[in-house]
Amino acid sequence: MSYPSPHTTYQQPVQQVPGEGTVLAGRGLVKFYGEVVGLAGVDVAVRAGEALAVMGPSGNGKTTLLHVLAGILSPDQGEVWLGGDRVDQLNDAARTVLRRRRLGFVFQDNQLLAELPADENVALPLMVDGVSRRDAIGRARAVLAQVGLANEVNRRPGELSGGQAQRVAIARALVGEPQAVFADEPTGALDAATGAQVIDLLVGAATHRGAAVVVVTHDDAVAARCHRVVRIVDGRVSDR
Ligand SMILES: Nc1ncnc2c1ncn2[C@@H]1O[C@H](COP(=O)(O)OP(=O)(O)OP(=O)(O)O)[C@@H](O)[C@H]1O
Repeated sequence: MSYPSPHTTYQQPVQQVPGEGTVLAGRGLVKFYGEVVGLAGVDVAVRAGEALAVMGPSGNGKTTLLHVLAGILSPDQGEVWLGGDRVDQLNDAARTVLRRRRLGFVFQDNQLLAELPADENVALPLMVDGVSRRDAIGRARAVLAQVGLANEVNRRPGELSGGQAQRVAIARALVGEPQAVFADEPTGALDAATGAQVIDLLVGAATHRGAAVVVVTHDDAVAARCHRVVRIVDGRVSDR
């Protein structure tokens, strides 16, 4: 396949707020790592309450797309919209605040803090954002109950099963009422049955709240539990 060069200029779309119902959108996204192509011009839009699975061969740009949409990486070209806001035009500090206040993240290896009980792990992002400890713990316990962990709020990650720990991570991603939730291989460390439960919970709980969900996965069974699938091949959306 022929890769574009980092110096190729792509046609810039007219700046326009995405259509009604679209919470998260990327337009004309291009990202290079030096001379290596990460994304070669991707358009994607996710509606409120919609879960999008991102699939495709290894090393073809899935994680790069997730990181660009989530404001972790800046695109070299193109636009990222969250609600009516251009994420890619924010400076680093503003993007950090946006990620904390308006986005949620679930990773393959839950990334919980081992020394904290489940409720404090979930409450932490709220407390970092200035919510009082009492309120944050109350909200955390309410979300933990919604993911079926009402009886496990005092357990540390080491005292939880892999599926339970991932449910704590989902609660942590949802506690701030994010507009979009990003998950990179969220079931990669789980057996098939537990993975199916976890993805159903993630998609159900997030979309019930009206969040857009983006799930990077290699697993057809996981993708089948999302509303829509996009394949990324050679840094582009593919219909292959
Ligand atoms: N930090 C980086 N520095 C240099 N190259 C990178 C970096 N991150 C990704 N790449 C390259 O960009 C391309 C896309 O990588 P990306 O991680 O987005 O793929 P992926 O589809 O998520 O892969 P996988 O399924 O293996 O996780 C690959 O060629 C990869 O080697």
